[in-house]
Amino acid sequence: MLNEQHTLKMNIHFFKYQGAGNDFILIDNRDLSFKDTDNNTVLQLCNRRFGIGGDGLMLLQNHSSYDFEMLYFNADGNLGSMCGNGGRCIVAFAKHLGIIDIETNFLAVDGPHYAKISGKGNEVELQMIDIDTIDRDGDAYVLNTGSPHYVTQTEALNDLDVYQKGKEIRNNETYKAAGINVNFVEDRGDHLFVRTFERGVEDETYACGTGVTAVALSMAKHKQQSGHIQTPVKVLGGNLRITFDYNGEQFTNVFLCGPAEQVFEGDVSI
Ligand SMILES: N[C@@H](CCC[C@H](N)C(=O)O)C(=O)O
Repeated sequence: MLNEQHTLKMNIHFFKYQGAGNDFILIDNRDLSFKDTDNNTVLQLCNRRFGIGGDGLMLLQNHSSYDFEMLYFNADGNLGSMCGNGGRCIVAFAKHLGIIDIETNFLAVDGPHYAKISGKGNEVELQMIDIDTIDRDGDAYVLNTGSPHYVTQTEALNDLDVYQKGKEIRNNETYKAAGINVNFVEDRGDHLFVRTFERGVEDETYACGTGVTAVALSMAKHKQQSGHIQTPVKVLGGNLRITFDYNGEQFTNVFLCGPAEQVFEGDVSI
C-alpha cells in the first residue's frame, strides 16, 4: 500500500510569478484537483534545489461571491496569512487566465480585496486592509497588515545581517510561538529602503508586500504625518509604492503598488 502510494504521481501544471523578486508558484485550482491540505507537496514544490522553488505557493479557486479566491501557502508548506506581493501576482494570473479584465474583487484569508491592473499591464495596485492599531515593542512598531509585522529602523541597512538579526527577533520569547515577519527600514529621505526576514520562509526574501505596507504606515505614524501619503520603497528585488490616507488614528485606502510578472510555466510530476 505504501509503495503503491509512492508510485502514484500527481501531474501539476503550474505558473511561476514574481513581484519585486518575491516569487511564487501559482496553480489554477478551479477544478480542485490540487488538494490544499497536502503541505508536504507544497514544501517540495517550493524547495529551491529539489523543486520548482518559490517563497510561497498560491491556489486560485472559484468563489460564489467573488471573482476568485486566493489560498496562500508559505514555502514551509503551511497555510500563511495574507501575502501582499502574492495578492498582486494572483491578480495578474487571473487576468492571464481570462477570469478578470483590469479590475477585480477577490477573497483572501484576511477578507475581500479590490485590485486594479494599470495600463502598462504588469503593474498591479492592490488594496490592503484598513489599520487602526499599531503597537510598540521598545523602539519597534508591531502591526498586522494581513500578516503580523515587526518594524525597526536601522542605519547602513546594506551591511546588516538581516538573516541573523531577523531570525533572533522572530524566535524570541514574545514571537516564537506564532512567529512574526521582521522588517528593517533605512529612511533615505525621498524613499525608504526595506529588507525583510519572512516567517514561513524563515529567511530573508527579496520583497514582502504586507511588510513594506507595515513599514510605510509605521513611518507615517513615527513622523506624525497625516493626509494622503505616498511612500516609495526600495527592496532587494525592485521598487514598490504604498499610498494611503491617515487621519492620525486610522489608515484607510491603503494600496500596495508594483510589478507582478509571469516568469515561466511548466508541468511537474510529484
Ligand atoms: N511575502 C508576503 C508575506 C507572506 C506572509 C508571511 N510570510 C506570513 O505568513 O507571515 C507578502 O508579500 O506580504
